[in-house]
This record gives sequence, structure tokens and C-alpha cells, in this order.
Amino acid sequence: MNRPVLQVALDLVELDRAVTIAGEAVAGGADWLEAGTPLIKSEGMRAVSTLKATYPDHTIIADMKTADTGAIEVEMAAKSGADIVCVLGASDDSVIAESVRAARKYGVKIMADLISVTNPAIRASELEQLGVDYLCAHTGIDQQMTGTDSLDLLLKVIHEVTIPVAAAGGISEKTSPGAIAAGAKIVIVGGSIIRSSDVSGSTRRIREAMDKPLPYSGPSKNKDEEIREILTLVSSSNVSDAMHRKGAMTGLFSVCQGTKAVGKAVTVQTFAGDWAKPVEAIDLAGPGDIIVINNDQGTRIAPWGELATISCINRGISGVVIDGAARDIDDIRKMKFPIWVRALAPNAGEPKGFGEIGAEISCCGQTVNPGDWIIGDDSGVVVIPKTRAYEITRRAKEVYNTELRIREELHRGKSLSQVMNLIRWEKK
Ligand SMILES: O=C([C@H](O)CO)[C@H](O)[C@H](O)COP(=O)(O)O
Repeated sequence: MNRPVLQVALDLVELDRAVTIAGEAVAGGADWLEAGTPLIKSEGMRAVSTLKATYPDHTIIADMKTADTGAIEVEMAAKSGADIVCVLGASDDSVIAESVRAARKYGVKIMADLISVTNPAIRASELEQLGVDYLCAHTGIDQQMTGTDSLDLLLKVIHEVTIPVAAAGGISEKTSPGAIAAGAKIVIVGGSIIRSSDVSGSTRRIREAMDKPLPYSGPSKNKDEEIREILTLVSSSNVSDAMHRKGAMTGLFSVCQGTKAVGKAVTVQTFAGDWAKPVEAIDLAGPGDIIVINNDQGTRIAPWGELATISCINRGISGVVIDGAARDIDDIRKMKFPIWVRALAPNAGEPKGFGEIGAEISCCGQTVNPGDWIIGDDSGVVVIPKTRAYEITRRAKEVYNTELRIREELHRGKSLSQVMNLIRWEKK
């Protein structure tokens, strides 16, 4: 293998979409085409045979993730046209050995996937001894969401074996040069290509990046920076999808339409008609924070108005969410400051000083703790618990990316129901 191989993982559930995307990837320079595990589960061996029939000159990989009955699964994939069959490296040695025997019989190769292997360096060498042809240093999609670094595993195994090693797991134009520099002979890319609105362009850019290897220097941003960057890109709707519809506050509206805010919560518990704690919170919040106020659902007396808003802007605070009311709306709208409220009311209360800053509160049906992440836009406000903030944010980016491709297919003339194949996936 002289030139490193670019393998595109077709992790889709509809075969016609997979075939179209494969064609665009081939036009962009994809070398190998993988029938991804979701595609195989959804379409069966037809996924493999159709890819082979459509792209006969390309190496076809069947990502079976075999964990048992190695011989049967390898035989099925081989007879359907696969050139390489992926089995789980964590399977018992007997499964690997049977897979290798079947592969030799049917003239295909075995790639062992190191996903979730406990001791990858040792297992890599064992798998080589067992006769597998390729190893795949693979960080799964769910693992990527929790922040597992994809190239870490590659670095652990690359010097333990002599067979070619593939790198897989969230590889992009940015990280592919690092994979090659670390010694990967095959780069497997799924999401960065198949979710792109320009599959050919993304494939070409990754191909070009692979041809200019650069030493990998590890993740460049800290987690909070990454969370903020992603939340600035995605919408509250994307986050809600990522959270399986949990986290959305109810009963709020955006005072300044067209504004968006992202930040960590500074929580305030106060009582209807008492604006002391909300205003004191401005001095305790830092730039980029969001003040989230439980005002006892008071909708007739506002704990927030124009002067508090000016004070917030001076402090660089990102936004305010009030389970209650605000006033001075005309002035606040001129400032285009992101505020979400339950109601509008001209009455202010008194600065009595009841309540608390920095305690767990309930706001519009959601529990909010200090430091939880908040995203608000015209669709509403969603709270992301800080304990899962990184994971949820990464998943929201996946939702965002998936929609890029869906949008592109709608622009090409398909209906949403067709793209999603709704009738097929109705619950039986
Ligand atoms: O094997 C994969 C995954 O387990 C789903 O089947 C992916 O093909 C692999 O992770 C590459 O996809 P990305 O991580 O989206 O690049």
C-alpha cells in the first residue's frame, strides 16, 4: 500500500441514499467504500451486493462488526461481493480464527475493529498472530461524543503490528493528516463526508489533507471553548433533538426576536415583586454567562427592566431567562439584548432581598443548576445539564450536520418524507 487509502463509511439506513452518496464520494476521490453497520442492519447483504454491482472497481468493505459465528458472517459478506469483512477485535479468539479461515476460503480479507478493546496494544498483536489482514483503530461514534480522542488508540497500537492499520472515528479534514503522520495506512471517514452538503468537495479536501501528513498535536481547544463554539453554531432545536426532547423550557418567548444567547447559567431564586437578587446576580455573573431567574411565576410584577439590561450589557452577560415578567420592553428591544420571559408587565416590585443566587432552581419546567449550559433563540430555551454538556453539545453538532445533507437533498427536489423514508420507518 503506497498511497494511503481513503475509505468512506456509508453509515446510512437507506440504500438508495447510500448509493448516491457513494457516487459523490467516488467523484471526490474515495478509494474504498464501506457498507456501514447501520446500512447492513437496515438493508442486509443487499447493501453489499448493490455497492459492488454499482462500483465494481472499488474495494467494498462489509462492516459486519461480527462477534460470533465468524465463518457464516464472512461467507455471507464475501458471497455478496465484499472484498474486506470487519469483525470485532474484542470477540473470542475462536470467532477471529473462524473468520480468518472463511476469509481464506472465499478470497476476502479480514479487518479487525479495535473498538472497546480493553488492552489494545496486546490485542492488536494477538489479532495479527491470529491472521487478520488489517486492524482498525476505531473510536465509536458514541465514544466520540463523550470526548474520547480518536487518534489516541491509533498511537497505542501502530507500533505493535506489521499489518496495515486503519484510523477511524470522527476523522475530518483537520485530523486526517495527523492519522497519516502517525502511521495509518487507511483513513476511514463517515460523518465528515456523508453528512456534508457537498460530499464530493468534502471527500476531495480530506483526500488532499491526507496527502500532506502533519504530526498530530492532540485536541487544540479546551472543552468549554468547544462547547461554546458548537452551541453558537447550532440551534436550540438541534440541542432538543440531541436530548431526545428533554431540556426545553415551556411558556417562554423571546423579547428581542432574532437574538440568540449561549452560556453557563447563573441561577437566581426570587419571589414575585422582589428584584434585588436578579440585579445583584449581574455583579456575580461573568462575561458570557446567562442569568436564569425563577420569579415564582409572577407575571404581573416584573423583576427585570431596561436599567438591569444596560447593567448586563456592561458586564458582557450573554442573556437572561425569567420564569416571570419583564418591563421597559421598547427600550430593551432597542438594545437587541437576548431575554426570554413568560410575560410582559409595566409594574416593578421592590428590592427586598429575598431568595438566593447560585442554588438549584426550577425554571419553566426545567431544573437548572449553576453552571448548566443554556441555549436560547427564537424557538425557545433549552437547558443542558453540566454533567453531560460536552456529550450533548457534540450530539447536537451531529444533528446539525445530518440536517446539512437532508437540506441539500430537499433542494435537489426530494420531499422530506422521501428523504426520511417515513412510511418505511413508521412504528409497526
Ligand atoms: O464504524 C462506524 C460506527 O461504528 C458506526 O457503524 C463508523 O463507520 C466509523 O466510526 C466512521 O464514522 P465517523 O466516526 O462518523 O467518521
